[in-house]
Amino acid sequence: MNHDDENDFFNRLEADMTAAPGPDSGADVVDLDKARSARNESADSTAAESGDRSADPTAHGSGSESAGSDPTRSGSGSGPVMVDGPAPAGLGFMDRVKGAKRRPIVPMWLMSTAELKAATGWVAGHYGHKAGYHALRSPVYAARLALLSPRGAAKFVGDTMRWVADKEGEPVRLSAVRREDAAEYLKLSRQRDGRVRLRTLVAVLASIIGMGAALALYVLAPGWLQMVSVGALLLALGHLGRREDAPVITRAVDLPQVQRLTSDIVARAFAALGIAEINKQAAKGKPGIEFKAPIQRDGKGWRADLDLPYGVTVSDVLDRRERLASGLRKSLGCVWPEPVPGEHPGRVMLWVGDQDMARAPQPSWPLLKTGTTSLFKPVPYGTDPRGRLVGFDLMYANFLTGAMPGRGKTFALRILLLAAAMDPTCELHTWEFKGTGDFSSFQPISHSYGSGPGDDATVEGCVDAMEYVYGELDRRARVINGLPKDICPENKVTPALAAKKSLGLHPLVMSIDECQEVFTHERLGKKAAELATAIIKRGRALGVILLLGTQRPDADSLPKAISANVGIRFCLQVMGQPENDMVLGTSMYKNGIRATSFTAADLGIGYLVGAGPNPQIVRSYYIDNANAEVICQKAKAARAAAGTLPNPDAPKKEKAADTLLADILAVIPADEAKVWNETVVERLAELRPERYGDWARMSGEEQTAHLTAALKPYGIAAGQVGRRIDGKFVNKRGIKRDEIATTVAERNRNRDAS
Ligand SMILES: Nc1ncnc2c1ncn2[C@@H]1O[C@H](COP(=O)(O)OP(=O)(O)OP(=O)(O)O)[C@@H](O)[C@H]1O
Repeated sequence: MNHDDENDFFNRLEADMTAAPGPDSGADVVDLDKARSARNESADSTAAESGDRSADPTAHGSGSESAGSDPTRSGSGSGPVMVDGPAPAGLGFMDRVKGAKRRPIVPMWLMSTAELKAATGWVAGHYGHKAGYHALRSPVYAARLALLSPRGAAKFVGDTMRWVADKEGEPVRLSAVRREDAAEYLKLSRQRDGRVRLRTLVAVLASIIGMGAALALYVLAPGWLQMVSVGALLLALGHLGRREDAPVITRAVDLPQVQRLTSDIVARAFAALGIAEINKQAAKGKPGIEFKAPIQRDGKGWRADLDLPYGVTVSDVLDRRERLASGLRKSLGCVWPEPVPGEHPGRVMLWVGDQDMARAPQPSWPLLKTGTTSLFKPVPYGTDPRGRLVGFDLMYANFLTGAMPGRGKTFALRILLLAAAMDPTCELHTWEFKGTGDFSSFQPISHSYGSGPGDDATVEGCVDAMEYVYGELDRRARVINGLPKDICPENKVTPALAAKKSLGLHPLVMSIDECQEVFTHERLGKKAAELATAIIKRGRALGVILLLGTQRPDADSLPKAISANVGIRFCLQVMGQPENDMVLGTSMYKNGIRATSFTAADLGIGYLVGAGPNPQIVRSYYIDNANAEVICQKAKAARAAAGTLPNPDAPKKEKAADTLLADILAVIPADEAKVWNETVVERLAELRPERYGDWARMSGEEQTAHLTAALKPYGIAAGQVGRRIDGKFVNKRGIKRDEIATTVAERNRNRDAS
């Protein structure tokens, strides 16, 4: 019970007692004064005890003060129910030490060699530029100073005469005259006479020395020294004669004006958000927000960590980012409020950049310098609002980018494709369904390539390529399965395995821009979705990477199985919560990760999820078509040298999945309506041991699951098939021959039609 409650209780008790019947009523007479003083004396100890009592259930209701309407009491009248737990003892010292968040000893920018190098480069470049700028203009500066030297000489003579005549004391002497203070005036005049005598002597001596030195120089000094001396004198006089409003030296660089972010400015901006809770606090004269750390410089901006009032969340602020920017008097692209991972939803990290993120200069893509790379190394992808490099491992991952049209999806995909191109071992499959040839630079180095506005032929080509990639999954799985454990302990592609050309486990990247055109294709959409899902699910460990881009991230255009399984997601500006969550993942919008808060000016800027422990705002590196062309030419040369350049005349690779249905039909006689999966696999292995032999070595259950997965892209599902074995009825998963036959017939019909 707090102090106010207690007072209230005693007031009510007093009122009750006044109204209470006399001693005969049987009630105890309470001496209120005594009660009050006892209460005051024991206030502290009671508080402590109440905590203890509430912790001990047996102590509830034992007090005599059980009556009343305090909401913390039970209605039974048996005593107070303490709803506040015992005074928290808090974490022990060791717990606090263990849970303490350590701030880095060495600042982040010093720990990153790349950032340190970049910072040093910028500083060196800055001063180098200044030196060059002024060196080139130094003759102009000298001429200006020479022109100003007569003015300087006149100023020098005038200043010297004023000094000799003690002009600085004149106002005081005049003041004594005005006050008609004869004594003061006489004292000041005497002091002035003495000063003038001394200063005249100094001036005469200095002129004699000066003229002597000048004469000596004129007579004795070599010509160059005379020149230097006259030059120095002219420059010095010119400097003295310079005008305040016309500087001799012009500015070499215009440094951006950095407005300091203060707590007042931040508080003012939050108060202007129109959030009722903050306004309520402000009306009480309290700050609506609570700063959790000093506001400090962080990269090229300011960082403020703060708590919002109870019940207000970061999402409320994100919804009002524009108002916040207005309150801070900054452009929208400078203001980035973010939730703090691991903290409560009311903790905001507000980062206010000096410059608009979309307009701030971005360092060039680091891979431009290296020329080639390995996909097993992290790919530099972009920069965060603070200008720090953001990269991620593309290997063992898949990538999805989505946005409204024209926000930078193609550029976002291109960066990754370029990184893949720079790895000469990487096999590329490049497909684009805008039909504008955005990825045409990649055609010469791609094993399959297509560009078209969602037309049947291009979609079919893409699905064929997907089937080939799907077949690759099987082949690669077989290769990995057959490797000894000491060579492949993790059952996945490693750099060492990828380097063994004979195994064919090199990285394989398939990119599909505007993939909605494929997934919504009337005839092939379903199959494409099944294939993409399988590639995403199984490809990771097998060195197969799928990159998808879409401008229509909705349930029809982007099947749930795909959006739910992609590892790395990049969402540029989208219109609403469904698109946001479709690209970034369920509940992201609710958790304050909102790509809806970007504007049309935020080109290339989006939320990147899955690349690090927390979602982050990233601006992808900007590589236009012309630069991509240059990089692809180099990649082509590197591939030619490594012998990995795709041969356009080579016969089309066999689509491993293509013959599966025909093979199944071949091993199931027409009179056998239903067959168990494991039986089919055994027969397939007999038919084509080179292709299905590995399947046969699996356990019965694995065989069943494997065939089920292999048939899924064709829309064929396995069901329960019953058999009587030794008089007992056994149920196992199997397939219907009719279903296979119908699918094959339909496929052949479609092929003939197109
Ligand atoms: N990282 C970036 N930095 C600066 N500008 C960028 C960046 N990425 C893209 N842009 C600009 O955004 C514009 C649109 O980019 P892009 O063509 O990639 O959009 P898109 O989302 O693929 O469009 P569409 O949906 O029409 O295909 C480009 O003209 C480019 O100048």
